[in-house]
Amino acid sequence: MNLREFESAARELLDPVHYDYVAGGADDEVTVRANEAAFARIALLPRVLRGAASRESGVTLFGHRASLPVVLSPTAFHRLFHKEGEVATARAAARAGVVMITGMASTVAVADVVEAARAAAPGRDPAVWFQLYLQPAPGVTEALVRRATEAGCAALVVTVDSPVLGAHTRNARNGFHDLPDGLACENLRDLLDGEPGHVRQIAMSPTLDWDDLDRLRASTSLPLLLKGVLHPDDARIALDHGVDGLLLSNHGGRQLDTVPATIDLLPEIAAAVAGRVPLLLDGGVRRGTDIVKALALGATAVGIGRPAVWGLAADGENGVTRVLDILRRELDHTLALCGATGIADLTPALVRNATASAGPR
Ligand SMILES: Cc1cc2nc3c(=O)[nH]c(=O)nc-3n(C[C@H](O)[C@H](O)[C@H](O)COP(=O)(O)O)c2cc1C
Ligand SMILES: O=C(O)C(=O)c1ccccc1
Repeated sequence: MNLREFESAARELLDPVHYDYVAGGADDEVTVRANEAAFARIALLPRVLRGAASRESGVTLFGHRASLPVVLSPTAFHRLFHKEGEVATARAAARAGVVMITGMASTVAVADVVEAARAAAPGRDPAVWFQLYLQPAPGVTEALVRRATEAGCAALVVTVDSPVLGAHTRNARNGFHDLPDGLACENLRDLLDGEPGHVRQIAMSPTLDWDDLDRLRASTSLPLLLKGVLHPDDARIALDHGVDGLLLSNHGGRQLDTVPATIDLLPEIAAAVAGRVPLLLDGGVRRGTDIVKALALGATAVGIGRPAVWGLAADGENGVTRVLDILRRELDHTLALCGATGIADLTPALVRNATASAGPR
């Protein structure tokens, strides 16, 4: 089994409109394709006879020991894909010892997501991080952060690539703009008086600036990551504003189309960050070899978006578990083939730019 088979299973099982919502991206989906294609163009150059009997793939993120350098990137609306929604995803992540970034747009309230993770892995203190969009009305951001903090989230991930929502061609064609009856954005329910948890309560705002981030920074002692910084100058500015980590992401090609593949941007972002904070990357990670390439080029860990949704759609908690198991096995296998004793051995010396001979995957 590999992750592609979960993609096929999800396509067969999901309503085509919902499958398109997951698979799709902005405009011509150039960046959606670029993320995966860029990994394929990078070649691995292994070392030999290194005597590595077993391989360490755990990573420490903000004091939490994760079993894998893989986190679940935030994806909206899990109850569209499986009846248990984010509860199933949280259980799988917690049992695997993997960090889950749960979204502002989740269909299960953040307190119930954290509770499900804790109940699934008693005594292991699973880490759930909370993703949010800064809201133009500061009281709304504060209320949301309070909910996530009281729920027990271990970090905040602020998505900054969405001053407006990307133009999703497939959703427009399919007329998909809202959740079906019975599902709601539970984190937004009753956030202000009597709000029902409509998707449209999530405000995307082009007026936000670094002052808004400073207000959030001053209001919380939780580790704060920015998701969606693509320019190295912005990476440096983010660090000047007291950010604790970066998630290098182009939103899986769902925001500005034709931005570069994240793996192609990684070297210059890693140079800008210079090891001062953890640097995560998502977009197009589908194989253990992709994880190794990202870590070799300077990522602390990677995130997966769509693959976790495919697993969830295919078989709920069990499907997400199997997706993570596959990545764990592929990572270990790749480390062995590279002659690495663990992820600590991964450096840029392990990768070469492949020629055009890198075929389709
Ligand atoms: C169905 C779906 C919903 C998403 N929802 C969010 C979201 O609410 N907030 C966010 O910051 N990113 C969201 N993302 C982007 C992911 O966090 C992540 O950046 C992207 O999926 C990574 O690329 P990959 O799908 O190739 O792994 C979403 C992605 C998908 C596919
Ligand atoms: O679909 C997305 O990529 C996304 O980021 C989003 C944003 C707001 C509501 C739901 C999903």
